[in-house]
Amino acid sequence: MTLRLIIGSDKAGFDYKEILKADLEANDLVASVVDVGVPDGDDGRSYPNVAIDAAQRIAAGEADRALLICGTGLGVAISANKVKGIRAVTAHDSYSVERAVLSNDAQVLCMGQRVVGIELARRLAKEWLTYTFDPSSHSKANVDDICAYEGD
Ligand SMILES: O=C[C@H](O)[C@H](O)COP(=O)(O)O
Repeated sequence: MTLRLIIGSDKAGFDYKEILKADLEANDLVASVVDVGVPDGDDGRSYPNVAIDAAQRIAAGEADRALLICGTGLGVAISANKVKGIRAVTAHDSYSVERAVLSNDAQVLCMGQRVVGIELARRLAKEWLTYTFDPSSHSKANVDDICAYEGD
């Protein structure tokens, strides 16, 4: 399976976004990468603005997943989770990245440029691509309960 990805950041995550975007574009598991900004490290667009744009695109089916970067990875996750149907997580370790997909069927992975080293971030983003949620797993019922609360 190849993935259609969105990537985005505020200015605090811009440097990592550019590095991770290049990695993703070169990965055989990736069909496409759409960059929703910010376009440079001086751009003052807020992290909610970028994250909500990315999440709405996922919710609309324009892409499969999004990778969002801010200073901590927290603000973009909070913001993306405001969009109905979106499950966004902040994860800076391998196990959490795995479970974000396999347990939570999260479509959005968030990381913090001020929190995680770039080589670990690159490794985590690469690992993230290899996981696919199994709808026949026991975790489906848990995810369904989240969706039920949202009114799906
Ligand atoms: O969660 C928020 C991010 O870390 C953001 O990049 C920085 O936000 P702040 O400037 O409000 O601390």
